[in-house]
This record gives sequence, C-alpha cells and structure tokens, in this order.
Amino acid sequence: MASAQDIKLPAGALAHQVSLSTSPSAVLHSPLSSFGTSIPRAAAASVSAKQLKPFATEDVKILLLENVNQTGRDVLAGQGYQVEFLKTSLPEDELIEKIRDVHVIGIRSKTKLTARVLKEARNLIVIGCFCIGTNQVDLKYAADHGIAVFNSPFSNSRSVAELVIAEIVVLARQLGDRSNEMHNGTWNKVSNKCWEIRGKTLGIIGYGHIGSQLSVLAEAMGMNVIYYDVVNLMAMGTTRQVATLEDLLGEADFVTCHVPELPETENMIGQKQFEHMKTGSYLINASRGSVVDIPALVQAMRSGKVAGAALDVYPNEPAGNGDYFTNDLNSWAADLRGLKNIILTPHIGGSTEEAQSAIGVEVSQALVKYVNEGTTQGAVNLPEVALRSLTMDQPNCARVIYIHQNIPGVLRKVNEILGDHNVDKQMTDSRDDVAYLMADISDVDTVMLKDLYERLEGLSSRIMTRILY
Ligand SMILES: NC(=O)c1ccc[n+]([C@@H]2O[C@H](COP(=O)([O-])OP(=O)(O)OC[C@H]3O[C@@H](n4cnc5c(N)ncnc54)[C@H](O)[C@@H]3O)[C@@H](O)[C@H]2O)c1
Ligand SMILES: O=C(O)CC[C@@H](O)C(=O)O
Repeated sequence: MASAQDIKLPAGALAHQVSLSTSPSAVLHSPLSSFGTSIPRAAAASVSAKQLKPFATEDVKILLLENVNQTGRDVLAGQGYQVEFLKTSLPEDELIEKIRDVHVIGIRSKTKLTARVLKEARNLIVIGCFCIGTNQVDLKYAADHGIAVFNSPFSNSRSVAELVIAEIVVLARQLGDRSNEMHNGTWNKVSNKCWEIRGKTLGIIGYGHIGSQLSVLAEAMGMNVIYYDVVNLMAMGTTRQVATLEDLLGEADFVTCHVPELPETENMIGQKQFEHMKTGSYLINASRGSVVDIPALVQAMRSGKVAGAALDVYPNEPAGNGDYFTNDLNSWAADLRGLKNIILTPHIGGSTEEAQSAIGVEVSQALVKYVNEGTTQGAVNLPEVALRSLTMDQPNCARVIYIHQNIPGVLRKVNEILGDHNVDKQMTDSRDDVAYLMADISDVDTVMLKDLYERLEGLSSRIMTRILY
C-alpha cells in the first residue's frame, strides 16, 4: 500500500478538467511542512486533522482583486498558496486573461463575473466575494459548472447600519450643505427645515441583517421604526412590520433601502413610489444602485417632495479610485451633484477597518476549507455539505467530491463505483439543478484512486470530480 505522500495521479487529475495541463503537479501529497509555523486560525483549530490537499499547496493559484484586506491575504498566503493581489478591479478583457490561470478568485462588488468571463475560467473551482452582495457573480452559471461561491453574510452589516444612522442626522440637519458653505467661506446659520430625529419615523425596506441592526440603533435614538419585507420577520424592540411598500412610504419620514439586487428590486423606488412618500421626507440608499430610479429621485428633489437623500451606490461604479463620478459614468451624475442636501458617498457602507478585517478572515477561511477539504458550508450557490476531517491515523484515506447534475439515478451509479471501496462516511445534498456528494473512502492506493477518478469522470451526470487526500 502506498502512503499518502507517494500516491501519484496523472497531471490535472484533481482539477476539474482532466485535460488541464496547467495543473501544477502530478504529485498529490499532504505537505504538512508547507504550513510552516504561522498556521492560520482555521487550520490551527484542528491540529490532529489530516490536511487534505487538492495538489501541492504552493501550486494553488489565487487572484485577489479590489484591495482585499491584508487579513485575508495572510490566511491564504499562510497556506502556501500563490497569491496575486491587485488593488483595483480589472476590465473584462484583462480579467479573462488572468482568470484562465487561477483556481481561486477573490473579489468585492466591482468585478463582474459573468457567464462570458467564467466560461474562460477553466481551472476555477471557487469564488470568494469579500463582501455581502453576490449580484456581481452569475451564481447559476457558476453552480452549473461546479464553481462554489462564498461571501461574508454579515461582517459589514454594523458598519452600514452606523453609516445610515449618521446620514439620517446629517440629512435632518442639512449638515452637508452647511459644511460645504463653510468650506467656501460662507457663514449660513439657519434652523428652517432642520429637525431632530427623535420621534420621527424610519421606514426600512428589507429587514435583513442590516435593516434589523439599523432598527435597533434607530430606536435607541428615539425614532419610531417600521419596516417592509417580502418575508414575515420578527420585529426587534418595538418596531412594526407593515403590509405593503406603499404603507411604509406613506408613513415614514426617512425611507432607507436594504434589499439585495434582484429583478424584483430593480427601480423599486421610482416616480410612483416618490408620489407615495410624505412631502419633505428623505431617501437613503446603501443597498445597490439598481434599486432607486435616479432621474426620478432628481425630479422628486427638485419638486421639494423629497427634502434630502443619501446615496452610497450607483448603477455604474468605477473600477478604482479617481475623478470618475461624471456623466461619462452615469448620465445624471451632474444633476445629482447640483442638488441641495444630498450626500453622495463612493460605496463605502462596509468600508471600515473592523468590517474589512473580519471579512478578510471569514471569506479566506471558507476558501481554504473548500480548497483543502471540499466543505461547502456557507456557499451561496451550492448545497451545503461537510464531513468531519480525516485524521492523521487514517493515512490511506481519500475524500471524493463529485459535483453532478441533480437527475434521477446518479447516486446509484456513483455508489456502484464507490461500492468497490470501503466508504467510511458519505454525505450528499442538492440545490436546484446541482448535487454535491462527498465521501471518505479508506484503504485506497494509487491505482484505485486513478480508476475511481476516471470512472466518476466518465458518468454523463458529472460536473466536476475532485479527489483530496
Ligand atoms: N453599501 C454597502 O457598502 C453595502 C454593504 C453591505 C451590503 N450592501 C447591500 O445591502 C443589501 C442588504 O444587505 P443585508 O445583509 O441586510 O441582506 P439580507 O439578505 O440580510 O436582507 C435583505 C432583506 O431584503 C428582503 N427582500 C428581498 N427582496 C425584497 C423585496 N422585493 N421587497 C422587500 N424586501 C425584500 C429579504 O427578505 C431580506 O430580509 C445587500 O444585498 C447588499 O447589496 C451594501
Ligand atoms: O466592499 C465592497 O466592495 C462591497 C460592499 C457591500 O456592497 C457588500 O455587498 O458587502
């Protein structure tokens, strides 16, 4: 029986295409030494666990775009992976060039991983969104091609909620305008249409992680809080869910949007909704740029219906920092810039040291667990499957991961193949059209693994096969 370190498979056998010639190494091993002394938290948590590798860790190629936090880079580099880091997003043609070569990509909200881009990503097994939103990724295409997607579902929620609280006060007191005037040398002491927020009603659209966190802060500031959500949700404190969006708009002094980008949320605040809002009310959008019809907002502010607004997100956002907020980017940019009492921020809702540092650790640890162990817990587009770790006293065990089309009869065929081996444990689950099977088999040698791999790859239901040990 060959030891784990000795087992060899054909080049590329563990990547998702057998023909993959860039697959770093024909040698599969468990190079504990490659972890060095700076074992990141995830790895350190299971000292006696066997470190499963898809191939030599130093050959795992990772591309991190959009200035992913140092904490995330440290976790990934600590695994011995090759990490390329860029501060900005990339134009589509450059992205396609780079993505061809990598096994893992880490992005934030600006990088669009469309089907067109992902089609070129021949070696890609997993995407890390170092943010909450995943609308920038074609999740279905990724799932259909066995590419897992992870995000950080709530590490920046508090930062967004605090920003919105600040904006409510700034809008109510017209602080942006007063500050701009002072910067231009003008003293303009006014109280007309400047308000306390105590006793005012905040209407939250989308009562998820951010919306509910915000409601707690707003109540502490003495506001009444109502919310509208497509799901029936438990009210925090003395907040109240209302039945319709119109109910919310007709009652709220401040309206704030915290819904995901979906076909149903596109322009969900437009001309008709502004008509339902109270005269002199305020609008805040720190969700996605597609949620508010901006030309309609400009009209509503010019007419006085809306007394102020804060926007953190826009339909088109530049790939990096610079003087890009012009009509070239969005045709109404100059109109927005010319309005009174409007706060315009460059998508910084989640941009705090605390949030970015926590997101860096959380997402990169999920990537490591997926690459090294095949665990999909927390994946947003694949079924969630995990098995307890293999341990060092199981040297000749291997973990088989078989991602396949969710069609009848597949499990029978897979189990016929696995049935020739001792299956220690197995878990399978499905989500829409895709199913994910993970099995630990013992007493395997090189020839068996090669045979197993080829037989699984030969099934017509196959999306991706990986064997880790
Ligand atoms: N500005 C930023 O930097 C920043 C930071 C984090 C998140 N975001 C955005 O904020 C969004 C919300 O974040 P979250 O963590 O609170 O998400 P979440 O998934 O926890 O909550 C979203 C809520 O919206 C509800 N919803 C969905 N469709 C709806 C509809 N048509 N009408 C009413 N309610 C609807 C859902 O039921 C859910 O309760 C994210 O999807 C992301 O796009 C922006
Ligand atoms: O950091 C980002 O680019 C995105 C922040 C936010 O919109 C999110 O979805 O978490």
